[in-house]
Amino acid sequence: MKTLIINIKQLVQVEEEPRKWVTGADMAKLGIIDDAYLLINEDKIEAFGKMSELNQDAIYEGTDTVKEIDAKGRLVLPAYCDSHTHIVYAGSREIEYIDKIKGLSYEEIAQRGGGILNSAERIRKASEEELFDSAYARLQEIASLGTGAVEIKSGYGLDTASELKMLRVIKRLSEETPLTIKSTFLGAHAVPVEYKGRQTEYVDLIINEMIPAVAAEDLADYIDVFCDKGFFTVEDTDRMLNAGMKYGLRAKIHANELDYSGGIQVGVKYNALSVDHLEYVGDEEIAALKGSETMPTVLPGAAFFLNMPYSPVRKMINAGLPVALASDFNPGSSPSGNMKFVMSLGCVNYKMLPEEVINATTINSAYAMGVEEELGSIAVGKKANFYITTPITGIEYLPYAYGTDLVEAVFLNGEQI
Ligand SMILES: N=CN[C@@H](CCC(=O)O)C(=O)O
Ligand SMILES: [Zn+2]
Repeated sequence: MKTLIINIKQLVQVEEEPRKWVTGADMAKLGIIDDAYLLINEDKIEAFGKMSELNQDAIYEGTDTVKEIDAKGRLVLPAYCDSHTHIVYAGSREIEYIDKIKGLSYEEIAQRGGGILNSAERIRKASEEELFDSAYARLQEIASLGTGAVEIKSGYGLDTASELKMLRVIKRLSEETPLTIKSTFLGAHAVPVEYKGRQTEYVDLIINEMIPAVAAEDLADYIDVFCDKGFFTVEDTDRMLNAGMKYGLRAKIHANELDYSGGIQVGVKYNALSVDHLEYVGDEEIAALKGSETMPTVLPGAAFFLNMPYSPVRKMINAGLPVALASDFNPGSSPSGNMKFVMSLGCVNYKMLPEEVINATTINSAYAMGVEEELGSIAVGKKANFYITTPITGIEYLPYAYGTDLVEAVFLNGEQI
Protein backbone atom coordinates (compact mmCIF):
# COMPACT_ATOMS: atom_id res chain seq x y z
CA MET A 1 0.00 0.00 0.00
CA LYS A 2 1.25 3.47 -0.93
CA THR A 3 0.42 6.84 0.59
CA LEU A 4 0.89 9.96 -1.51
CA ILE A 5 0.83 13.33 0.22
CA ILE A 6 0.44 16.22 -2.19
CA ASN A 7 0.49 20.02 -2.04
CA ILE A 8 2.75 20.13 1.03
CA LYS A 9 3.51 23.78 1.74
CA GLN A 10 6.95 22.91 3.16
CA LEU A 11 8.52 19.46 3.33
CA VAL A 12 11.06 19.92 6.09
CA GLN A 13 14.39 18.27 6.95
CA VAL A 14 14.82 16.55 3.60
CA GLU A 15 18.13 14.88 2.88
CA GLU A 16 19.35 13.75 -0.55
CA GLU A 17 22.44 12.30 1.12
CA PRO A 18 21.67 11.10 4.66
CA ARG A 19 24.06 12.48 7.28
CA LYS A 20 24.90 11.07 10.70
CA TRP A 21 24.49 14.46 12.43
CA VAL A 22 24.65 18.20 11.85
CA THR A 23 27.36 20.32 13.49
CA GLY A 24 28.24 23.97 14.15
CA ALA A 25 27.10 26.50 11.54
CA ASP A 26 25.31 23.75 9.57
CA MET A 27 22.79 23.50 12.40
CA ALA A 28 21.23 26.72 11.12
CA LYS A 29 20.61 25.09 7.72
CA LEU A 30 17.62 22.93 6.94
CA GLY A 31 16.65 21.15 3.73
CA ILE A 32 13.18 22.43 2.82
CA ILE A 33 11.17 21.82 -0.35
CA ASP A 34 8.31 24.28 -0.96
CA ASP A 35 5.14 22.95 -2.64
CA ALA A 36 6.20 19.33 -2.34
CA TYR A 37 4.93 15.78 -2.44
CA LEU A 38 5.94 12.79 -0.32
CA LEU A 39 5.42 9.16 -1.34
CA ILE A 40 5.33 6.36 1.21
CA ASN A 41 5.53 2.68 0.30
CA GLU A 42 4.47 0.43 3.21
CA ASP A 43 6.60 1.64 6.14
CA LYS A 44 9.31 3.47 4.18
CA ILE A 45 9.81 6.76 2.35
CA GLU A 46 9.93 5.96 -1.38
CA ALA A 47 10.22 9.39 -2.99
CA PHE A 48 9.73 13.12 -2.50
CA GLY A 49 10.16 16.27 -4.54
CA LYS A 50 8.44 19.34 -5.95
CA MET A 51 4.80 19.04 -6.99
CA SER A 52 5.81 20.25 -10.46
CA GLU A 53 7.98 17.11 -10.82
CA LEU A 54 5.35 14.65 -9.62
CA ASN A 55 4.56 11.90 -12.12
CA GLN A 56 1.26 10.53 -10.79
CA ASP A 57 0.93 7.87 -13.52
CA ALA A 58 4.21 6.27 -12.53
CA ILE A 59 3.11 6.15 -8.90
CA TYR A 60 -0.23 4.49 -9.69
CA GLU A 61 1.25 2.00 -12.16
CA GLY A 62 1.14 -1.57 -10.87
CA THR A 63 -0.35 -0.54 -7.51
CA ASP A 64 -3.90 -1.30 -6.40
CA THR A 65 -4.10 1.14 -3.57
CA VAL A 66 -2.67 4.61 -3.31
CA LYS A 67 -4.08 6.65 -0.48
CA GLU A 68 -3.90 10.30 -1.44
CA ILE A 69 -3.79 13.09 1.14
CA ASP A 70 -4.03 16.75 0.18
CA ALA A 71 -1.87 18.70 2.65
CA LYS A 72 -2.70 22.14 1.24
CA GLY A 73 -1.16 24.86 3.42
CA ARG A 74 0.37 22.34 5.81
CA LEU A 75 3.95 21.39 6.65
CA VAL A 76 5.38 17.89 6.90
CA LEU A 77 8.26 17.20 9.28
CA PRO A 78 10.03 14.04 10.45
CA ALA A 79 8.69 12.83 13.80
CA TYR A 80 10.76 13.90 16.79
CA CYS A 81 13.34 11.53 18.23
CA ASP A 82 13.35 12.01 21.99
CA SER A 83 16.73 10.63 23.03
CA HIS A 84 16.45 11.00 26.83
CA THR A 85 13.42 10.04 28.94
CA HIS A 86 12.47 8.27 32.16
CA ILE A 87 8.93 7.56 30.99
CA VAL A 88 8.44 4.39 33.07
CA TYR A 89 7.59 5.58 36.58
CA ALA A 90 5.02 5.13 39.32
CA GLY A 91 3.28 8.24 40.54
CA SER A 92 3.78 11.94 40.03
CA ARG A 93 5.81 14.20 42.37
CA GLU A 94 3.93 17.49 42.55
CA ILE A 95 4.63 17.73 46.32
CA GLU A 96 8.31 18.28 45.48
CA TYR A 97 7.22 20.84 42.93
CA ILE A 98 5.68 22.82 45.77
CA ASP A 99 8.86 22.34 47.89
CA LYS A 100 10.82 23.80 44.96
CA ILE A 101 8.47 26.77 44.72
CA LYS A 102 9.11 27.34 48.44
CA GLY A 103 12.86 27.46 47.77
CA LEU A 104 14.34 23.98 48.36
CA SER A 105 17.05 23.00 45.90
CA TYR A 106 17.11 19.78 43.84
CA GLU A 107 19.94 18.47 46.04
CA GLU A 108 18.12 19.39 49.28
CA ILE A 109 15.00 17.55 48.12
CA ALA A 110 17.15 14.51 47.23
CA GLN A 111 18.87 14.59 50.66
CA ARG A 112 15.46 14.50 52.38
CA GLY A 113 14.57 11.23 50.64
CA GLY A 114 12.63 12.96 47.91
CA GLY A 115 13.65 13.01 44.29
CA ILE A 116 14.83 9.80 42.69
CA LEU A 117 14.53 7.85 45.97
CA ASN A 118 10.88 8.84 46.25
CA SER A 119 10.25 7.34 42.80
CA ALA A 120 12.32 4.26 43.73
CA GLU A 121 10.14 3.53 46.74
CA ARG A 122 7.02 3.65 44.58
CA ILE A 123 8.40 1.66 41.67
CA ARG A 124 9.45 -1.19 43.93
CA LYS A 125 5.81 -1.54 45.06
CA ALA A 126 4.29 -1.24 41.58
CA SER A 127 3.44 -4.24 39.42
CA GLU A 128 4.82 -4.67 35.92
CA GLU A 129 1.26 -4.31 34.62
CA GLU A 130 0.70 -0.96 36.36
CA LEU A 131 4.02 0.37 35.09
CA PHE A 132 3.25 -0.79 31.58
CA ASP A 133 -0.21 0.80 31.52
CA SER A 134 0.91 4.21 32.80
CA ALA A 135 3.94 4.34 30.50
CA TYR A 136 1.80 3.21 27.56
CA ALA A 137 -0.54 6.17 28.14
CA ARG A 138 2.44 8.56 28.25
CA LEU A 139 3.75 7.12 24.99
CA GLN A 140 0.36 7.63 23.37
CA GLU A 141 0.39 11.24 24.52
CA ILE A 142 3.87 12.00 23.15
CA ALA A 143 3.16 10.17 19.89
CA SER A 144 0.08 12.37 19.38
CA LEU A 145 2.40 15.38 19.83
CA GLY A 146 4.69 14.17 17.04
CA THR A 147 7.28 11.95 18.73
CA GLY A 148 8.11 8.77 16.82
CA ALA A 149 11.16 7.44 18.62
CA VAL A 150 12.07 7.50 22.28
CA GLU A 151 14.88 6.34 24.52
CA ILE A 152 13.66 5.11 27.92
CA LYS A 153 15.81 4.54 31.00
CA SER A 154 15.45 2.33 34.02
CA GLY A 155 16.89 3.90 37.18
CA TYR A 156 13.97 4.10 39.59
CA GLY A 157 14.35 0.50 40.74
CA LEU A 158 17.84 0.66 42.28
CA ASP A 159 17.83 -3.05 43.16
CA THR A 160 18.34 -5.89 40.71
CA ALA A 161 14.75 -7.15 40.64
CA SER A 162 13.21 -3.69 40.28
CA GLU A 163 15.67 -2.54 37.61
CA LEU A 164 14.93 -5.69 35.62
CA LYS A 165 11.21 -5.07 36.12
CA MET A 166 11.53 -1.60 34.60
CA LEU A 167 13.59 -2.88 31.67
CA ARG A 168 11.06 -5.64 30.95
CA VAL A 169 8.34 -3.01 30.82
CA ILE A 170 10.42 -1.00 28.33
CA LYS A 171 10.91 -4.12 26.21
CA ARG A 172 7.16 -4.78 26.19
CA LEU A 173 6.47 -1.16 25.24
CA SER A 174 8.79 -1.53 22.27
CA GLU A 175 6.93 -4.65 21.20
CA GLU A 176 3.41 -3.29 21.68
CA THR A 177 3.60 0.30 20.41
CA PRO A 178 4.47 1.70 16.98
CA LEU A 179 7.20 3.91 18.45
CA THR A 180 10.85 3.04 17.93
CA ILE A 181 12.24 2.50 21.43
CA LYS A 182 15.79 2.22 22.76
CA SER A 183 16.37 1.00 26.29
CA THR A 184 19.01 2.22 28.75
CA PHE A 185 20.08 0.60 32.02
CA LEU A 186 20.48 3.31 34.69
CA GLY A 187 21.11 1.38 37.91
CA ALA A 188 23.51 4.19 38.86
CA HIS A 189 20.84 6.88 39.07
CA ALA A 190 21.17 7.29 42.87
CA VAL A 191 22.41 5.28 45.84
CA PRO A 192 19.35 3.49 47.31
CA VAL A 193 18.47 3.93 51.00
CA GLU A 194 19.67 0.48 52.00
CA TYR A 195 23.16 1.36 50.67
CA LYS A 196 23.34 4.81 52.30
CA GLY A 197 26.97 5.47 53.23
CA ARG A 198 28.08 2.42 51.21
CA GLN A 199 28.23 3.87 47.71
CA THR A 200 31.19 1.74 46.59
CA GLU A 201 29.34 -1.44 47.62
CA TYR A 202 26.35 -0.33 45.54
CA VAL A 203 28.64 0.26 42.56
CA ASP A 204 30.03 -3.26 43.12
CA LEU A 205 26.47 -4.62 43.07
CA ILE A 206 25.81 -2.88 39.75
CA ILE A 207 29.01 -4.26 38.25
CA ASN A 208 28.83 -7.79 39.61
CA GLU A 209 25.11 -8.48 39.62
CA MET A 210 22.97 -5.96 37.75
CA ILE A 211 24.96 -5.53 34.52
CA PRO A 212 25.38 -9.29 33.96
CA ALA A 213 21.66 -9.85 34.70
CA VAL A 214 20.59 -7.10 32.28
CA ALA A 215 22.88 -8.50 29.59
CA ALA A 216 21.73 -12.08 30.18
CA GLU A 217 18.15 -11.11 29.32
CA ASP A 218 19.31 -8.70 26.59
CA LEU A 219 17.22 -5.94 28.14
CA ALA A 220 19.26 -2.82 27.35
CA ASP A 221 20.91 -1.09 24.42
CA TYR A 222 22.87 1.40 26.54
CA ILE A 223 24.24 2.03 30.02
CA ASP A 224 23.82 5.30 31.91
CA VAL A 225 25.37 6.77 35.08
CA PHE A 226 24.40 10.00 36.87
CA CYS A 227 27.95 11.34 37.12
CA ASP A 228 27.54 14.49 39.15
CA LYS A 229 28.08 16.25 42.46
CA GLY A 230 26.29 14.35 45.23
CA PHE A 231 25.66 11.33 43.00
CA PHE A 232 28.31 9.11 41.31
CA THR A 233 31.98 10.08 41.03
CA VAL A 234 34.18 9.92 37.95
CA GLU A 235 35.91 6.88 39.44
CA ASP A 236 32.56 5.10 40.01
CA THR A 237 31.49 6.03 36.49
CA ASP A 238 34.75 4.80 34.99
CA ARG A 239 34.30 1.41 36.68
CA MET A 240 30.67 1.00 35.62
CA LEU A 241 31.15 2.12 32.02
CA ASN A 242 34.10 -0.22 31.74
CA ALA A 243 31.98 -3.10 33.04
CA GLY A 244 29.10 -2.17 30.73
CA MET A 245 31.43 -2.03 27.73
CA LYS A 246 32.44 -5.65 28.33
CA TYR A 247 28.79 -6.61 27.84
CA GLY A 248 28.39 -4.47 24.71
CA LEU A 249 26.51 -1.66 26.46
CA ARG A 250 27.55 1.69 25.02
CA ALA A 251 27.48 4.65 27.39
CA LYS A 252 24.90 7.43 27.32
CA ILE A 253 25.30 9.36 30.52
CA HIS A 254 23.93 12.12 32.76
CA ALA A 255 26.76 14.63 33.16
CA ASN A 256 27.54 18.15 34.37
CA GLU A 257 24.03 19.06 35.47
CA LEU A 258 25.01 20.17 38.96
CA ASP A 259 28.72 20.98 38.58
CA TYR A 260 31.85 20.57 36.44
CA SER A 261 31.72 16.89 37.39
CA GLY A 262 34.21 15.38 34.95
CA GLY A 263 31.27 13.44 33.52
CA ILE A 264 31.77 14.76 30.02
CA GLN A 265 35.43 13.72 29.98
CA VAL A 266 34.77 10.22 31.30
CA GLY A 267 31.87 9.85 28.84
CA VAL A 268 34.11 10.78 25.92
CA LYS A 269 36.80 8.44 27.24
CA TYR A 270 34.32 5.57 26.84
CA ASN A 271 33.09 6.83 23.45
CA ALA A 272 29.65 7.56 24.91
CA LEU A 273 26.90 7.96 22.35
CA SER A 274 25.77 11.06 24.23
CA VAL A 275 26.44 13.10 27.35
CA ASP A 276 23.27 14.73 28.64
CA HIS A 277 22.20 17.81 30.66
CA LEU A 278 25.45 19.85 30.34
CA GLU A 279 24.59 22.91 32.41
CA TYR A 280 28.29 23.16 33.38
CA VAL A 281 30.38 23.22 30.20
CA GLY A 282 33.60 25.20 29.88
CA ASP A 283 36.54 25.24 27.49
CA GLU A 284 37.94 21.95 28.78
CA GLU A 285 34.63 20.15 28.27
CA ILE A 286 34.28 21.59 24.76
CA ALA A 287 37.83 20.50 23.95
CA ALA A 288 37.02 16.97 25.14
CA LEU A 289 33.91 16.83 22.95
CA LYS A 290 35.63 18.19 19.82
CA GLY A 291 36.55 15.37 17.48
CA SER A 292 34.67 12.80 19.57
CA GLU A 293 31.73 10.63 18.48
CA THR A 294 29.69 11.81 21.48
CA MET A 295 26.55 13.92 21.02
CA PRO A 296 26.21 16.81 23.51
CA THR A 297 22.56 16.64 24.54
CA VAL A 298 20.75 19.43 26.34
CA LEU A 299 17.48 18.97 28.27
CA PRO A 300 15.77 22.38 28.26
CA GLY A 301 12.64 21.12 30.05
CA ALA A 302 14.62 20.06 33.14
CA ALA A 303 16.59 23.32 33.36
CA PHE A 304 13.34 25.27 32.95
CA PHE A 305 11.41 23.23 35.52
CA LEU A 306 14.23 23.20 38.10
CA ASN A 307 15.20 26.81 37.36
CA MET A 308 18.80 25.75 36.70
CA PRO A 309 21.51 27.66 34.84
CA TYR A 310 21.26 27.22 31.08
CA SER A 311 23.78 25.12 29.17
CA PRO A 312 26.07 27.24 26.94
CA VAL A 313 24.55 25.90 23.74
CA ARG A 314 25.62 28.87 21.60
CA LYS A 315 29.22 28.41 22.72
CA MET A 316 29.12 24.72 21.81
CA ILE A 317 27.62 25.39 18.38
CA ASN A 318 30.11 28.21 17.73
CA ALA A 319 32.88 25.75 18.60
CA GLY A 320 31.62 23.53 15.76
CA LEU A 321 29.93 20.91 17.91
CA PRO A 322 26.59 19.24 17.17
CA VAL A 323 23.85 19.65 19.80
CA ALA A 324 20.76 17.51 20.41
CA LEU A 325 17.72 18.42 22.49
CA ALA A 326 15.56 15.92 24.38
CA SER A 327 12.63 16.13 26.80
CA ASP A 328 13.96 14.23 29.86
CA PHE A 329 10.31 13.29 30.51
CA ASN A 330 10.28 12.18 34.18
CA PRO A 331 8.19 12.84 37.32
CA GLY A 332 10.79 14.92 39.15
CA SER A 333 12.62 17.34 36.90
CA SER A 334 10.62 17.41 33.67
CA PRO A 335 7.05 16.13 33.76
CA SER A 336 6.45 16.71 30.06
CA GLY A 337 7.44 14.99 26.85
CA ASN A 338 6.27 17.80 24.60
CA MET A 339 9.10 18.20 22.08
CA LYS A 340 7.56 21.26 20.46
CA PHE A 341 7.75 23.00 23.83
CA VAL A 342 11.37 21.79 24.10
CA MET A 343 12.01 23.55 20.77
CA SER A 344 10.40 26.75 22.10
CA LEU A 345 12.62 26.61 25.19
CA GLY A 346 15.63 26.04 22.92
CA CYS A 347 14.81 29.21 21.01
CA VAL A 348 13.93 31.44 23.96
CA ASN A 349 16.36 30.29 26.64
CA TYR A 350 19.31 29.08 24.54
CA LYS A 351 19.02 31.54 21.64
CA MET A 352 18.77 28.76 19.09
CA LEU A 353 17.20 29.45 15.71
CA PRO A 354 14.11 27.49 14.55
CA GLU A 355 16.32 25.61 12.06
CA GLU A 356 18.72 24.71 14.88
CA VAL A 357 16.04 23.37 17.22
CA ILE A 358 14.53 21.29 14.41
CA ASN A 359 17.95 19.77 13.65
CA ALA A 360 18.50 19.22 17.38
CA THR A 361 15.21 17.33 17.87
CA THR A 362 15.34 15.24 14.70
CA ILE A 363 18.63 14.20 13.06
CA ASN A 364 20.90 14.99 16.02
CA SER A 365 18.63 13.42 18.63
CA ALA A 366 18.28 10.41 16.31
CA TYR A 367 22.07 10.05 16.48
CA ALA A 368 21.97 10.45 20.28
CA MET A 369 19.81 7.32 20.50
CA GLY A 370 21.50 5.37 17.72
CA VAL A 371 18.71 5.50 15.10
CA GLU A 372 20.08 8.11 12.67
CA GLU A 373 20.33 5.59 9.81
CA GLU A 374 16.58 4.89 9.90
CA LEU A 375 15.01 8.03 11.38
CA GLY A 376 15.46 11.77 11.98
CA SER A 377 14.96 13.11 8.46
CA ILE A 378 12.92 12.78 5.28
CA ALA A 379 15.21 10.61 3.15
CA VAL A 380 14.53 7.81 0.66
CA GLY A 381 14.63 4.43 2.42
CA LYS A 382 14.15 5.84 5.91
CA LYS A 383 11.21 4.79 8.08
CA ALA A 384 8.06 6.79 7.31
CA ASN A 385 7.78 8.51 10.70
CA PHE A 386 6.49 12.04 10.20
CA TYR A 387 3.74 14.46 11.14
CA ILE A 388 1.51 16.86 9.24
CA THR A 389 0.89 20.23 10.85
CA THR A 390 -2.28 22.30 10.88
CA PRO A 391 -2.23 25.10 8.27
CA ILE A 392 0.61 27.43 9.39
CA THR A 393 2.88 30.06 7.88
CA GLY A 394 6.20 28.20 8.09
CA ILE A 395 8.69 26.44 10.37
CA GLU A 396 9.18 29.51 12.59
CA TYR A 397 5.56 29.25 13.70
CA LEU A 398 6.22 25.90 15.41
CA PRO A 399 8.45 27.12 18.30
CA TYR A 400 6.77 30.55 18.27
CA ALA A 401 3.26 29.28 19.09
CA TYR A 402 4.63 27.53 22.17
CA GLY A 403 1.31 26.56 23.74
CA THR A 404 -0.65 25.46 20.69
CA ASP A 405 -0.79 21.89 19.45
CA LEU A 406 -0.07 22.24 15.73
CA VAL A 407 -0.02 18.52 14.91
CA GLU A 408 -2.87 17.42 12.67
CA ALA A 409 -1.78 13.86 11.84
CA VAL A 410 1.08 11.58 12.88
CA PHE A 411 2.37 8.68 10.78
CA LEU A 412 4.59 6.01 12.30
CA ASN A 413 5.96 3.19 10.13
CA GLY A 414 3.85 4.55 7.27
CA GLU A 415 0.56 4.29 9.16
CA GLN A 416 -1.51 7.08 10.62
CA ILE A 417 -1.88 6.62 14.38
N1 LIG B 1 19.33 14.23 36.78
C1 LIG B 1 19.09 13.09 36.99
N2 LIG B 1 18.00 12.36 36.73
C2 LIG B 1 16.76 12.84 36.23
C3 LIG B 1 15.87 13.31 37.31
C4 LIG B 1 15.09 12.21 37.83
C5 LIG B 1 14.17 12.58 38.96
O1 LIG B 1 14.28 13.63 39.60
O2 LIG B 1 13.34 11.72 39.18
C6 LIG B 1 16.98 13.88 35.15
O3 LIG B 1 17.54 13.52 34.14
O4 LIG B 1 16.61 15.04 35.29
ZN1 LIG C 1 17.59 12.02 32.91
